[in-house]
Amino acid sequence: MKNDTIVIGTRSSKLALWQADYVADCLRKRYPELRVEKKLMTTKGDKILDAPLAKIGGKGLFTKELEQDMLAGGIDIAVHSLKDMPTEVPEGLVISAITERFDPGDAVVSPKYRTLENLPQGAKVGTSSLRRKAQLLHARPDLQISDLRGNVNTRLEKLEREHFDAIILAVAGLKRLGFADRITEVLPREMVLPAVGQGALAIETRENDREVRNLIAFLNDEATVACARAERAFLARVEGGCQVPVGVYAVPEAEGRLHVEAVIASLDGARLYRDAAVGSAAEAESLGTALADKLLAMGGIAILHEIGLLLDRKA
Ligand SMILES: NCc1[nH]cc(CCC(=O)O)c1CC(=O)O
Repeated sequence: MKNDTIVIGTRSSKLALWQADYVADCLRKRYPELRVEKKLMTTKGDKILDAPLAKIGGKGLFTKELEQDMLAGGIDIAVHSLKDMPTEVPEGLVISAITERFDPGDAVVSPKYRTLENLPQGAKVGTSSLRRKAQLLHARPDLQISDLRGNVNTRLEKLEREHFDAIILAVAGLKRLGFADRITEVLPREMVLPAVGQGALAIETRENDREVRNLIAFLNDEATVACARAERAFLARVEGGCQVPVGVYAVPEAEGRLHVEAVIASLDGARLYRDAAVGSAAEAESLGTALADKLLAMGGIAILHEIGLLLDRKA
């Protein structure tokens, strides 16, 4: 940090900017003397808009350029959606704070039919997330799921332009951008589990930057951190990323306990393994890892192998 100025690195999508501004506002309120600047950057994930995310692959699609600039001293902190962060953070960097999570779920936007149950046979549903696709197909094998890339605003435009009967987006992203009124249904958790960390923000810093780490410590929410630890341990075990249909959701319970639910599904949704576990939040990681091992043993391991082979063939 130079001249009492903290530089926040962010992608330039509307959602990313909202998130960076949210953190900037929190910092300004807390430290009226501090100067807060934003630096807008573009990542590989922002540049490749025509290919399905699952095919681009590669970890850190939305984070790498920011991380490189932070290591070079160009920015002091990077604000990300936690769900876009790979389970491994590069050498020299660290997630120093995770903000309180409000809306972990997935939403249906369907002005015509409103709910999943109301969708006619063979309805055209837009999402580019394998996690959403597999879980939706498990519940409704008749649906025609089509790819839907782009940022939140683009996807809402495509709903009409490309004649989708419904599209699926994260509740958090829609609410942050002021589109809460477009949500026609929040998908029940019994049907669709969210992505790792969905709804929470991660603030990444240099590992040795004590000054900045102390400045942002107040943004850290311990309950959300425990959930994130369980969810990210699950993901690390199944080597997920956005290429494998996995969902996981941890929620704090009374007396320092954590309830974790997770799912691994085949791409067509035909096979779906799902289970839950409860344990101490102090052992969040082992809770996530054990749940992953259980789902892998139930049949998840075969799914991971199939998908691995598929991706190898395409590469
Ligand atoms: N994949 C892009 C992305 N990254 C974070 C969010 C939503 C906000 C969040 O989960 O915190 C979204 C949009 C979406 O999935 O609909």
